[in-house]
Amino acid sequence: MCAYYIECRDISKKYVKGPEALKSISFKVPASGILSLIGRNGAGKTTLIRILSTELLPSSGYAEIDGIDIIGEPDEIRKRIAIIPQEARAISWLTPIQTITTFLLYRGINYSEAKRRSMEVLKKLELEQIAGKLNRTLSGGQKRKVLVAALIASDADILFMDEPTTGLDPISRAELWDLLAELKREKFIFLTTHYLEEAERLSDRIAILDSGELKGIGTISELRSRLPKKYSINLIQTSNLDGEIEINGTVLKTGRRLFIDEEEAYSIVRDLINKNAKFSINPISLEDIYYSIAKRDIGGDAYVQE
Ligand SMILES: Nc1ncnc2c1ncn2[C@@H]1O[C@H](COP(=O)(O)OP(=O)(O)OP(=O)(O)O)[C@@H](O)[C@H]1O
Repeated sequence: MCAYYIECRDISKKYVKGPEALKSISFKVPASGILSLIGRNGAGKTTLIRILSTELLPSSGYAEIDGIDIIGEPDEIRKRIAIIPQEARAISWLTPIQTITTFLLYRGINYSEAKRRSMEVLKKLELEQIAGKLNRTLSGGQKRKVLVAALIASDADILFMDEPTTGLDPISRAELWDLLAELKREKFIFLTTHYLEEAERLSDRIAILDSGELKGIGTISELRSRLPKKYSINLIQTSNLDGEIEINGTVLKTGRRLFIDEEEAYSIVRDLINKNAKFSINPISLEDIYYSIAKRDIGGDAYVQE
């Protein structure tokens, strides 16, 4: 069964010897599919995930999932959730099958059922050949998959994953994406990531945190609809050495994206072709949305034409 809504009302967190990591976070969205939390280092992502998974108390505010008060009834929600913290590592001297079985035993599942489920999930994920190897002999990607396998095998229907794909090579990451895409059909997954492409590809909804503030939350199209310009133009090459072109009073530089609307696109494209420039034009991506909503030109390669 999937949770219905996840809701936060004015969740704030001030660490005793630290900053105000979350500032009055409020949202209510369906708890289904994948909700990805994105934001810079220190934005407050881990703090929010720790609060929602009952590991940390907020300084103030209220949160619930599927009508269960997370702060007031932590034991109730704990039966429904499982988490892979950012620093989670598979215990080096256990094997994958022992790792998953132990995790299930901790969740109150009896030994024979835990063993059966562990073998079933390893088979499903085509990890049978590593089932009996020591975790310390596995690759980073295999170790991460073992942790995800434990969540899959659990009875939890609300999964929290803090940066599940960090440090994985592109192929392992893509394999994990496939796993998560399958998993989200049955469970609600709340994850944090620094990979905007990952968030865009996998997520049903995305939340953008910046310096402890929630800057936006919704589907990609809902976030996109908040921006006045729907396309981005990327100047790849110009025929002049400066690497910039002036079009209708706006200077376009190579390697930087300019946000434009449909009307502007026609005249800009015509002028760029006339000036022998190479360029690409695309609907605005999550990266563009992120830079615009957070109002920061962090990477220095995107800017909004106001
Ligand atoms: N236990 C703690 N005590 C004091 N300050 C903390 C503690 N944990 C986090 N902070 C601070 O709270 C802020 C938010 O940290 P948090 O780990 O939630 O950010 P994050 O978005 O998950 O960052 P990252 O992307 O680097 O993992 C940071 O300024 C951090 O230094």
